[in-house]
Amino acid sequence: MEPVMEVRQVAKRYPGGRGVANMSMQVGKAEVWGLFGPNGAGKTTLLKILTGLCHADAGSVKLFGHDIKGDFASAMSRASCLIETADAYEYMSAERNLKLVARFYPGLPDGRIDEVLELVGLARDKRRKVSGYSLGMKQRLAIAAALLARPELIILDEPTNGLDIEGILWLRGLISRLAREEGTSFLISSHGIQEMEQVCTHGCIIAEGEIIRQGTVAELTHGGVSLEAAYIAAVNRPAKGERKRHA
Ligand SMILES: Nc1ncnc2c1ncn2[C@@H]1O[C@H](COP(=O)(O)OP(=O)(O)OP(=O)(O)O)[C@@H](O)[C@H]1O
Repeated sequence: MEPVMEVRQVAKRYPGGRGVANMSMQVGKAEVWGLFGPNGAGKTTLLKILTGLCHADAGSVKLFGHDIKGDFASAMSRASCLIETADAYEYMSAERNLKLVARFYPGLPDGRIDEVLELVGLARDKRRKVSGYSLGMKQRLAIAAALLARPELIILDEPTNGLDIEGILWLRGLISRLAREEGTSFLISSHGIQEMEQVCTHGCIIAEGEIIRQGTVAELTHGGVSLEAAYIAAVNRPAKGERKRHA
């Protein structure tokens, strides 16, 4: 089966020398990938490259077999993303915000907006102005927008930001259910490795702009260690320069 997402040897260097290099990974149908790494590791940069928000200097990204550079519209047609901001028009209601988003997806069935508002727990507040929403409610609205067109791949950058414990449990349940019942694939960057451990099928650990470990959660936690312990062991390996000297 063709991978949902195929990343080959992606590299990006910002002025100043930071960025990402040698990044390769594949996401399959219904897989839930967690992207973990310390601050500044390169997670957001990778997610931006994958969604065309930033151009790679080298390498290739294919979504559903379509190259993100050569055929952006086809590549993104079955994907959605929530990266860095949970922006909505504050002076409009959640419902009106989603109606605006829906204009990008002709043919959405009637009732889909109400369905996603129900799914994210905002049905009762749908006519309230977003300016009166809490951070968690705004995050739920952003997730609703990402779900609207029933994407087969959903890319989320720090989706638990602003969510309380109940919200995190809800989000985990939603991700698991969409993966299991609708075959949706996810790529989710998170600092909360414990929060995501239960929901991820795969993990990718990034440090200093490189993927240092990746695989199924079973592979990463081999030997009975938690995903968090596997992460700490991976990121605390000797620094790049040290590794070279020891090699
Ligand atoms: N536009 C930019 N110009 C220059 N350097 C940048 C730019 N964007 C990011 N960087 C640098 O690239 C590196 C990777 O940043 P990135 O935002 O991808 O990390 P991250 O893993 O998402 O971090 P965090 O967990 O803190 O959000 C960092 O050192 C950052 O300072």
